[in-house]
Amino acid sequence: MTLDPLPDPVDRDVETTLRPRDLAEFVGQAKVREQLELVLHGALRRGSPPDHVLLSGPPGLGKTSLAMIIAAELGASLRITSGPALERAGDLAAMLSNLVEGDVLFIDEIHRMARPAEEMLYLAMEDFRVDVVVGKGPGATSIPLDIAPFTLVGATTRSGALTGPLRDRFGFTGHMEFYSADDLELIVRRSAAILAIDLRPDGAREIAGRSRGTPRIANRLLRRVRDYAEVRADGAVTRDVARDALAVYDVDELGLDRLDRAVLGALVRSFGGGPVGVSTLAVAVGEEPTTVEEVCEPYLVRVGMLARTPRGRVATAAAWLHLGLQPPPNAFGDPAQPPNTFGDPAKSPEAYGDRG
Ligand SMILES: Nc1ncnc2c1ncn2[C@@H]1O[C@H](COP(=O)(O)OP(=O)(O)OP(=O)(O)O)[C@@H](O)[C@H]1O
Ligand SMILES: [Mg+2]
Repeated sequence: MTLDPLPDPVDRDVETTLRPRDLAEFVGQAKVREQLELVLHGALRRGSPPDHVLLSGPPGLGKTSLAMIIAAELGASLRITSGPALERAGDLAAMLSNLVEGDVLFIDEIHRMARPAEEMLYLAMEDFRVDVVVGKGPGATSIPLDIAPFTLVGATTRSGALTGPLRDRFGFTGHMEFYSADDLELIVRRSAAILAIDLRPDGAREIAGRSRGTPRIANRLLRRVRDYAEVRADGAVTRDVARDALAVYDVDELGLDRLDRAVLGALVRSFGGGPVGVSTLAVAVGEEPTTVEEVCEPYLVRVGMLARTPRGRVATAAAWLHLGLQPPPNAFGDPAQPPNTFGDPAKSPEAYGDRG
């Protein structure tokens, strides 16, 4: 799927070449960058590993890139694992006991870690210690083992799914936001330079505007547009070439794809605009609830098309209009107001409540 913020195998290869390598190369996220800079430089001055860092935000916004940058800025080695890979506490114990002082341990999708591993992690994060259980049944004993002081970097697309005790053990949480079109423009220009693509300024602008605030999508659209430019045009990515190419891939002016429009369409046509529960909505479009919730909704909320209310999901007047339909008089949101694209988050429909 062109607009899926989750990586595909080709993305993984290209992403290695396109990843920013230090904080200075990392575009946007000014807030998180400033906060992290303080955390890292403070620790460097004191000569001790920094507090554990949690990075939270939708897929494709640069959490993995930031984790790598953290290790690079500290001059430390990075060990990478993920929540689903830590099924047994023993897997984590092996990982932890191999750490060298100052290492950065990156756990992606940390909210998907199994419970026993999570409990082991509490102790490791707090006291740099693990309890290794030897033997089985009544004869089992637990042997405390010291581990080297390290820094944990956790990444999650659902910080709400983290248990309180785990969340509390992070000294700093960076909340990643969707990127502005200006930032995405810088990102695709940088990528085009690396990939030797003839990207014109108006072409960069067009791609940035349709990348749903997500660098991974911006880089992917750039590659699709390049194909089109090479096959059907003279290779230069201009605004017109970008528009024609993205029309082929069903990416609309707001960056909504087939699934986004299916979600809005079901909400409006089958449920009269809502409110409706997320699982009902997911069934209506034939998708997993988590896909709808973590992939579609954050951006639909961001552009003011969908609101999460305590009673369920609601289509805003802007959503009706975007589908070319007349919003009913009682539609959520004021149709006179333009959709809240990259404005004040406090005024976005998100403020009306979270998961419902
Ligand atoms: N701030 C940025 N500046 C430049 N490029 C970026 C930035 N953030 C992300 N990218 C690009 O987007 C790609 C995806 O980023 P990354 O893999 O770090 O996202 P992620 O948040 O870890 O996603 P996921 O949740 O799916 O693991 C990177 O390879 C990089 O090319
Ligand atoms: Mg990642």
